Amino acid sequence: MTVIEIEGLRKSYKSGRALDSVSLKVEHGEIFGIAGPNGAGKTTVVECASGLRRRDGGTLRVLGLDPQSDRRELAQRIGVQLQEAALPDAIKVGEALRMYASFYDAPADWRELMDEWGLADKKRAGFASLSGGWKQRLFVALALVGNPEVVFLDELTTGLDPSARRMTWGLIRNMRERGVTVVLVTHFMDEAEALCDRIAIIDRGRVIAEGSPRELITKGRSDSLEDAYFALTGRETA
Ligand SMILES: Nc1ncnc2c1ncn2[C@@H]1O[C@H](COP(=O)(O)OP(=O)(O)OP(=O)(O)O)[C@@H](O)[C@H]1O
Repeated sequence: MTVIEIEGLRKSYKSGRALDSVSLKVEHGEIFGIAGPNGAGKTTVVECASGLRRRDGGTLRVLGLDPQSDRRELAQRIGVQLQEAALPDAIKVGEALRMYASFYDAPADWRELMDEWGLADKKRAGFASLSGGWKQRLFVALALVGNPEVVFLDELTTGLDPSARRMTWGLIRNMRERGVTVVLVTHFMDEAEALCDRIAIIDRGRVIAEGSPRELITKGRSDSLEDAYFALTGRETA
């Protein structure tokens, strides 16, 4: 079943064109990666698909809904973790989860979620006192508190130490096991290779390649996804 269907998506900012014509499909229960150089348009795709930004053109359906006109209904069924997300410094982990749960008609049990994601010991810790890894865990838990069918994660593991990153990979796989569809924006090709069922590489506002890690490696005539990425984008640095 197709969960996200994007066709000819266009978006310009005052600074210029961010998305030229992006088309892609995400199937139910997969971890779908979006990779590409800085400024390629990855976050813009996520923002348009999650109803946070208006598109200029093209069609977009998420769970059969239009993120623009059906924004309220969609917001109840998706979870979003954005790059550079922040919470008030003083808010406690437990308070943040309880507050987010109150935004949804049928939320998950936030206490259970807190236990499940190893946050119970941090329940009374203030947001500002958490290390980067714990903040990321909290953001994953917050993205899940509405019992979403689709979760968008934008550069979730950037800034994490290697063990926190591996831990987060486990958490993302858990989501897939529960039948949640995951869209993961990442700059790390090892991460994309380890986690993603399929990946779209976006460059200059267009999808330049799409497929499973294996298919992309074959397309790029390479031995690893990172080498394939360089071959396909024609860039030596991401
Ligand atoms: N709010 C905005 N106002 C103006 N221009 C923007 C805005 N957001 C993004 N852009 C521009 O649109 C283009 C695409 O940005 P976007 O953040 O979607 O790329 P990205 O692939 O997520 O980049 P990165 O990997 O650096 O996070 C860039 O040229 C960026 O400067």
